[in-house]
Amino acid sequence: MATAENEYTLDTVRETLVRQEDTIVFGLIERSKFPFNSQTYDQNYLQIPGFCGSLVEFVFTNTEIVQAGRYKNPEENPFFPENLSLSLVPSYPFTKFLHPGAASININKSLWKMYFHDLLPLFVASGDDGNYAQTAASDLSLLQAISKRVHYGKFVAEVKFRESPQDYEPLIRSKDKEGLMKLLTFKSVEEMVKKRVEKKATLFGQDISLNSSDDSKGKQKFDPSVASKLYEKWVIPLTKEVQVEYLLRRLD
Ligand SMILES: C=C(O[C@@H]1C=C(C(=O)O)C=C[C@H]1O)C(=O)O
Repeated sequence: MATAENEYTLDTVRETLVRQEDTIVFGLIERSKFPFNSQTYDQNYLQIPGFCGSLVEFVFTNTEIVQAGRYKNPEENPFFPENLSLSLVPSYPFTKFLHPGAASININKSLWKMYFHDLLPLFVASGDDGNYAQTAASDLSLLQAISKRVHYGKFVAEVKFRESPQDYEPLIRSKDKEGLMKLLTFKSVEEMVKKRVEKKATLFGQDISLNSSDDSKGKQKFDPSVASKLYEKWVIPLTKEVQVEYLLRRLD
């Protein structure tokens, strides 16, 4: 969706982040339908001539090639940029809101590690049901949603910078990461985000019956505290890391 430059404000970027919470919570619910399914991540499972890697890497790499056009949008960041030929994709006049330095920020390699090593074991049952391609597809959509949210920190940072350049500029010039982190942090907003995410996970993960008094008794599709833990331990700190990285390049 193209957004006119003046439509990015702290309120509108925060609204976008709120909407992205829905996608992430549904992504957790969808992935939790499948057990861990370790074959999906096993380097020796796939026997495809010319491809070396796991099924999940195969699904990510090929989906990104098919969907190369989405990476023309500055809101999107590929996991395997080395395989993309963006020059083959026709261009679209996306609003140029960000400083060009934004293009060099991509922390998907750390997100990848966090997701497969730390997050998945937290909320997925152990076991194997053979649905490896579906498992890889749900990993793809959830991890893409997390990546989009975290990299949206670039937009948050740009809005904050434009609102008070006089506060940010000296810290940027002295490369004061700690000072920048402090200035861009709003603890009360973070607390609200964590609580809202857990509430969404509780509500969206509930079994719904037509008799409304039964709703709260239904079993949960997954543990809602996983959603707030994901935000507290990774999503919020990494969004802030992206903001700092962006600001450090802002005056180049
Ligand atoms: C995204 C923002 O920046 C920081 C990061 C937040 C987050 O990732 O949810 C929330 C508040 C801020 O500390 C913001 O101010 O909205």
